[in-house]
Amino acid sequence: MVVLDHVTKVFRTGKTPVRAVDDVSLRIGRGQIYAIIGYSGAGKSTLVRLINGLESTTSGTLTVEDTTISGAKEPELRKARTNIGMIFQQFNLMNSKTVAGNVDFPLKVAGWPAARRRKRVQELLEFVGLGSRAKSYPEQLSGGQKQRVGIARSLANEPSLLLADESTSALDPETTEEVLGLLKKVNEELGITVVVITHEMDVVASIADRVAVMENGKVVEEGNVYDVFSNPQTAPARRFVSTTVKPTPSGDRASELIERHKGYLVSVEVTDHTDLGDVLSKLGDRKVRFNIVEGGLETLQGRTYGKLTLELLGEISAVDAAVEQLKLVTNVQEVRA
Ligand SMILES: Nc1ncnc2c1ncn2[C@@H]1O[C@H](COP(=O)(O)OP(=O)(O)OP(=O)(O)O)[C@@H](O)[C@H]1O
Repeated sequence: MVVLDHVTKVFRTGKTPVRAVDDVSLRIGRGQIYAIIGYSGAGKSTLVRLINGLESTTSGTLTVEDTTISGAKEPELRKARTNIGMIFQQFNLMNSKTVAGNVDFPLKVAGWPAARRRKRVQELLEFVGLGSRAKSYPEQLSGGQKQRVGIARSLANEPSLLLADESTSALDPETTEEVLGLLKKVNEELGITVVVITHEMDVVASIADRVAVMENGKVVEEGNVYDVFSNPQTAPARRFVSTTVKPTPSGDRASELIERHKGYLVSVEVTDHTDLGDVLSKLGDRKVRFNIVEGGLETLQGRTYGKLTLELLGEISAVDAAVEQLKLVTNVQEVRA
C-alpha cells in the first residue's frame, strides 16, 4: 500500500544540511492503522509530507498504491493526492464557510455535479455524527467537532489512505478518545488505511496495529504495537512506554524505595501470559512474604502489559528461591540504586 524504500530527505535551506528523514524503509499494509511516533523534530511531519508529495524525496523510492510518488511531476502528484486524505492538528477549516461548505470544497474542486455533491456532503456529515450541523460555522463548534468536519472533508474524494498529523494534539483526553474512535470507524467500516503521526504513546496504544518509532530522521524500531512496547529495544521506545507504564525503578527513585523498604526489591514484568498469581500465592509456603510497592498495567491491543515492584521478605535462601520461581514465569530485575 505505502512502501518507502531507503527514503531520505535532506533540507539544505540553512547553513548545515538537515537530514529530516534518513534512510527510512517502511511497508504500511492496506487496511492497517499505522502509527509513527517520535519526539519533536524526529522527522514525522516531513515523512507525511513526502508520502503525499508535498515534499520531494532527496533519494529512495516511495509508492502509494501503485503510484510512484518519488520523482513524480505535479500533475501526477495532484492525481495521487485525490487518493490521500489528510487531517491536521489545527483542523485547517475555512472559517468563512459553513460545515457543509468545508466538506463540499474538495468535491467542487474535483468537479462533482451539484446534486451529487449535496448528497455526498450530507452522507459524510452523518458518518462523522454531525448530520444536524451542516449550516453551522466552524467557530460555533467544539475542537472535537471541528476535527470531525476535518475527517469528513478528508473522506470526500473517497481516498484509500488517510494521514492524520497530530490530529488529536489540540484536544482534551475525552475528545481525543472520541476522535480516535472515529478514525477507527473510518478504518473498519470504510477499509481506509490510516497513518497516525503522534508524540503521544496513549494514541498509539489505543488505536494502532503497528508502530514505527522515529528519532533523528531514522526509524529506530518498527513492528506490532504490543511487541514493540512490551519489549522496547531502544531508548526512545523505552521513554514512550514509561509515559504510560511505570518502568523498573532506577537512580534516585530506586534509592528512595530501598531506603523505605527493608526487604529485597524486584521488578517483575506482567503480560497476559504471566502466571504471576500462581507463584505469588505459593510464596507463603516458602516462608516468604511480599508487598506490592509500586507499578502499573496498561492495555495494548487488548493485551496486558506492565511492571510491578515487589518487596520480598524472609530468610535470604528462601527469598533467593522465590526469585528463581518468579524467573520461571517472567522477567525479573533487581531494583538497584
Ligand atoms: N522546510 C524545512 N526546511 C529546513 N528544515 C526543515 C524543514 N522542515 C523540517 N525541517 C527540519 O527537519 C527536522 C524534522 O522536522 P519535522 O517537522 O519533520 O519533525 P517532527 O517530528 O514532525 O516534529 P514536530 O512534531 O515538532 O513537527 C527538524 O530538524 C526540522 O527543523
